[in-house]
Amino acid sequence: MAQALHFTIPLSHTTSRSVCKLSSLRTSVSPFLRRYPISLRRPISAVQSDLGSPSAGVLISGNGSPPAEPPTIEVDAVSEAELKENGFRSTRRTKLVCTIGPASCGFDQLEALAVGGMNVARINMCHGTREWHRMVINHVRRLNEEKGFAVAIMMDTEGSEIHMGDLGGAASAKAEDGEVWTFSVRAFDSPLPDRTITVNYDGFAEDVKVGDELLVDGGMVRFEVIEKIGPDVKCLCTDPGLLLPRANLTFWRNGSLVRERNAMLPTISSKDWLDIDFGIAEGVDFIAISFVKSAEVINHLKSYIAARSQDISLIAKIESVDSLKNLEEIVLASDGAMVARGDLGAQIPLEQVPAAQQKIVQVCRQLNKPVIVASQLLESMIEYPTPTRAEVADVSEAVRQRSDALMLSGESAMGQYPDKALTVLRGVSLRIEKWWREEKRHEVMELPGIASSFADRISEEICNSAAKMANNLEVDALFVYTKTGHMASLLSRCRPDCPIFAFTTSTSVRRRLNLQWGLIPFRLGFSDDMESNLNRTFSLLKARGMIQSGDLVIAVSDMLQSVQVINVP
Ligand SMILES: Nc1ncnc2c1ncn2[C@@H]1O[C@H](COP(=O)(O)OP(=O)(O)OP(=O)(O)O)[C@@H](O)[C@H]1O
Ligand SMILES: CC(=O)C(=O)O
Ligand SMILES: [K+]
Ligand SMILES: [Mg+2]
Repeated sequence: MAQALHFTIPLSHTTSRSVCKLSSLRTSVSPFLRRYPISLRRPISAVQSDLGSPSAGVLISGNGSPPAEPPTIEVDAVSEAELKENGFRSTRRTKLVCTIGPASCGFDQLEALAVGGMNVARINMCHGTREWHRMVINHVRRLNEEKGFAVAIMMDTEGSEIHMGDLGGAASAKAEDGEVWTFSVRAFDSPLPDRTITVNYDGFAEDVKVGDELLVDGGMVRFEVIEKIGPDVKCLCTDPGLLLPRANLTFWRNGSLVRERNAMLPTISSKDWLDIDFGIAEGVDFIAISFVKSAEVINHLKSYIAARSQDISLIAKIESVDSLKNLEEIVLASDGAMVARGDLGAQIPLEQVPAAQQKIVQVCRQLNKPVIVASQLLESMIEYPTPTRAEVADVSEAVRQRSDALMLSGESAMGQYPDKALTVLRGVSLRIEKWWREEKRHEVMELPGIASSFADRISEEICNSAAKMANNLEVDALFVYTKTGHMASLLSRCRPDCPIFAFTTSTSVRRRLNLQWGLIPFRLGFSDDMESNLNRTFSLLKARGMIQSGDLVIAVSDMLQSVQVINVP
């Protein structure tokens, strides 16, 4: 089988570069106001009429009145506005995940987050009822359909580590220094007796010993076990703080985490299985698995899901000692990973978390799996409208490590400033990405070959070469035509200087590509004829004002394995 590399270098190259430079001038102004492009506040039908010729077949889905012909290219409204406003180079590469909770579950609140750049909405099955989760999913769906967003949905399982009960319905409880609280495995009627916490793990009272240290939420609040009375464990508060419903509990003895018994808990509990069935039925895009210990559970779940849906990606949450030990096999088995620093920081000493983060991000990139850095990125913004300098530095570091995505937890779920927190993530991402690009500071990461077949090796080599050429030639964008999304992720893995336009025929692939660094996913029908695909794409994107004549593009595809360097006619 002949696998040709086509290099179609245009004659007009020199002249058109100056046009490219001109188009990149569009990028230089980016005032704060641009973050909320005005057009997004109008219905999409109004945006469309600005675009000129609907006769070019350029439509955004679901604008109220059904389109006369099927849409021929779909891109989310935020990427489109960003491209038009700022040009290619200044689009954001780092993706943003928001945990949805009481502070963000309303339709308008979700819309504000979508406008603010939320790529993925996360629902945490630790909290809320199934009806509540269904409502959030429906809101996101409706937003996508009616307003032209492409927000993907991630369901995060509860997992079966030890955690507190729901505080008898209270939003939080304050534990003060020197107070004695009762941790119990008994079932109580609500409201709970004063200073009483229920624990979900039946073996709890048996397993703890007097003198053990009990950490809530990885040390946000600390207790010392002072007495055991049957199912009740009396604990003295030694570090005061706020107790939140269902907060995780760990216990430490002589400076080490006690984990013999809870290591026997299944990764996927019976409730998790029900939640996973719910996620499959609701058609979520990602399922994040809490407290993964080995690849086995991921493989098991993969085959369970494969029999029911082709469209769900599995994200392994790295938040335990075992998951660090088996990191490579877990990442290899999964479709992506999350650095779940909240629980991770309760299971290993806090000062080891940054090195673990760096390692997880690196392994994921080498194995070509998207990676999310999560928890406490902007923790103070739960209460305050501005982040601390230290938080900004932490976000910058995750962006500098070139992780695929950053995640908000309490900041967007129950904080007072979900939109502002997202604005900070977006602003810091853009700034750091630009700075590192301009300064050419990105260290070259060695990317080992990962292909398992000869055809895959060709794809991989093509993507590595195309990304390198894109940097050397300073092209405006990489185009990739991909049915499964694989070639798009291979390009993303190279972290090229220019954005990657990923064209795919499938809505669900398009939504899932949303999690990957630097990809702007489009839905587009295409054929095996690259020449006609390119011409069609150029005219559709030009009609939408998303590219201009003279822009320089490198195109690759997974049907015809080729690299083409083309000026937009
Ligand atoms: N659906 C929800 N309903 C009510 N509160 C929520 C909801 N989702 C999140 N929260 C609140 O936001 C906080 C942070 O959310 P997040 O899901 O990241 O936390 P978490 O419980 O620490 O995560 P995990 O259990 O995955 O380790 C939670 O502790 C909880 O107080
Ligand atoms: C996100 C999560 O599960 C954690 O940080 O523990
Ligand atoms: K969870
Ligand atoms: Mg966790």
